[in-house]
Amino acid sequence: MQTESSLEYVLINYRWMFVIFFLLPCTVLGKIWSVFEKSLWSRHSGLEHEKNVSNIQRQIRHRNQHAPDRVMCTARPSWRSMTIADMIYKKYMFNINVHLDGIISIDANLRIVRVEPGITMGRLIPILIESGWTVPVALDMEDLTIGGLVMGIGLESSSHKFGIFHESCIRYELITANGDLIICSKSVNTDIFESVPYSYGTLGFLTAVDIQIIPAKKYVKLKYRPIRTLEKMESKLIVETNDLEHNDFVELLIYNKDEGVLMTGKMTDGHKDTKKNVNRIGRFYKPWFFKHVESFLLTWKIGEEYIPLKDYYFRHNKSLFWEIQDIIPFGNHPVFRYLLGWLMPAKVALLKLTQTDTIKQLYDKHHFIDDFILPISTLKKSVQQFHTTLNIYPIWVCPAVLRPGKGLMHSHTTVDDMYIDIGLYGEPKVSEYNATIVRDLEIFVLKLKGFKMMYGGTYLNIDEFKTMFDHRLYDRIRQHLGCESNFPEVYDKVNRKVRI
Ligand SMILES: Cc1cc2nc3c(=O)[nH]c(=O)nc-3n(C[C@H](O)[C@H](O)[C@H](O)COP(=O)(O)OP(=O)(O)OC[C@H]3O[C@@H](n4cnc5c(N)ncnc54)[C@H](O)[C@@H]3O)c2cc1C
Ligand SMILES: NC(=O)C1=CN([C@@H]2O[C@H](COP(=O)(O)OP(=O)(O)OC[C@H]3O[C@@H](n4cnc5c(N)ncnc54)[C@H](OP(=O)(O)O)[C@@H]3O)[C@@H](O)[C@H]2O)C=CC1
Ligand SMILES: CC(C)=CCC[C@@H](C)[C@H]1CC[C@H]2C3=C(CC[C@]12C)[C@@]1(C)CC[C@H](O)C[C@@H]1CC3
Repeated sequence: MQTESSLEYVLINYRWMFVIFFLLPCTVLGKIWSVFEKSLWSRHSGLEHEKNVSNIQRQIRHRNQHAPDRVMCTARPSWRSMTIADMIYKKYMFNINVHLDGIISIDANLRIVRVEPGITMGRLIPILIESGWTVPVALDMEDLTIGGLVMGIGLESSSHKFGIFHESCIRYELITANGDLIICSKSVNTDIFESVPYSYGTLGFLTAVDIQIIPAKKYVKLKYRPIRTLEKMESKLIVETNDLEHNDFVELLIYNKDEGVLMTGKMTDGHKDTKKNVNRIGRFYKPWFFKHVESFLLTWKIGEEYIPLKDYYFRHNKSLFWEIQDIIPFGNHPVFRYLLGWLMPAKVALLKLTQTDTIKQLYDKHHFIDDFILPISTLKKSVQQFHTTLNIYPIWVCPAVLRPGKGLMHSHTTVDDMYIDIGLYGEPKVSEYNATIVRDLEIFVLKLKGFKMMYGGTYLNIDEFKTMFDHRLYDRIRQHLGCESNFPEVYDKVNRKVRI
């Protein structure tokens, strides 16, 4: 730390100044530019999409002629991706520009929206809601892309009902290693269709996705219930996730090893008295959502309110779950919210792009950002384990149903099984925290027949990784599509040697 330059010193010790006076204005300028850009080139036509697709095919054929020994990945730079890790494989793999981010069509009769993979949740959801529609699993961070969610994994508080994000996707358009465009769905190229999710771009490049849409309603009627003891949290969560009739959304925030707030929600258009009980949590001066939820714990009261649908979807976006408090510690103070809250949230990509090496190293050494997917019945056991090894709070718990199947990730039985995503983001408050502890946790999850989200990378070795994720169909499809010398394997993209 002695050798740091004065600029580095300021960037680290007063990062909030840099964020408030430089990054937030840049974020706002970026937003203004994207509105301007959209109005210039708003309507996306099928023809334009075809042009984009042939451009990718041209790049692949060029690579096949001139650099066949370099495996391919997308050219999306590491800093744009929703992960703290640097994907160093981008430096030596052959980069193909797949930046397609339009909405191709919205078909209200068939209830399908066809999009290009680069479109973000932050752009897609408002457009759908304006036309009266939404997607079954709407992710809560604006910058997540559809392509990244299909190829990686996406889950949300409606996943107990609709499953992982890709389960509402019914058709993919993919360009394979030799530059051919193929379509896969539940009725065409079914095995390829089943192998695409979680394949991290290692079977081909996605160029279009059809997503089922459902009617949007105005509000989410959200009920907050403070709960004491992990046993009760586990049992109540199980009861609420099974109640599909009343609960469109289920989420649990655990604030310490004994206390949490369970939230259950229902989409509704409300009634004549609803307006009195609407909380527009998306407004810039409103408190961070996790702090608002915590207030029900502090007062030990059951609460119920109506939240506008879009505000509910992006409830964790403003505070990047609770990550922003490390960067702007006073960001939830009313004075800050009323004066500068309208500038928030800072764009994750800009935070990542401008973090110095020292900040990155400090995050590596003193910070944990990861998600584990475990059987719901292991909530108590898992939280106890995370408490001993990490002691990070709040903990995000989001139930998600896993279906049986042949893809990389599926339930371990022949029926639907309920799992929970346990998200831990923050500074571990334990005396010893290092890579061995993280690896031990991954093994703990593996033993419980759980999974790990791979956006942060993994310390598992290849055999352990293959025990966690079923590679049988995936390997066959890779052979069938001629991927071997053209695309890396998933493990080559997610192990901690290439995702640092
Ligand atoms: C100024 C500052 C900024 C921080 N910013 C973030 C952040 O952006 N995101 C986040 O998750 N956590 C941040 N933290 C929390 C930080 O990660 C923990 O406080 C730190 O890991 C504590 O480790 P320690 O007790 O081993 O080091 P300490 O004994 O607290 O510090 C040892 C030396 O490291 C330096 N140092 C400690 N932490 C940091 C840091 N994060 N950046 C630069 N130098 C540091 C100190 O100046 C000191 O010279 C910040 C902390 C500080 C003090
Ligand atoms: N609530 C949630 O569920 C959350 C999920 N996440 C994680 O964030 C990630 C999504 O982030 P995002 O920044 O959108 O995506 P990324 O840029 O991180 O992409 C994720 C993976 O998808 C591949 N990919 C993306 N687009 C294409 C495409 N058109 N064709 C082929 N492969 C493609 C990428 O390949 P390549 O490596 O070649 O670029 C990469 O391996 C997911 O992995 C998800 O798990 C993060 C936060 C919240
Ligand atoms: C809900 C699920 C499944 C995951 C949420 C993960 C997020 C909390 C993280 C995903 C990318 C992360 C980054 C940061 C904070 C936590 C995430 C948003 C930073 C903004 C933290 C500050 C660093 O300097 C840059 C990071 C970029 C990625």
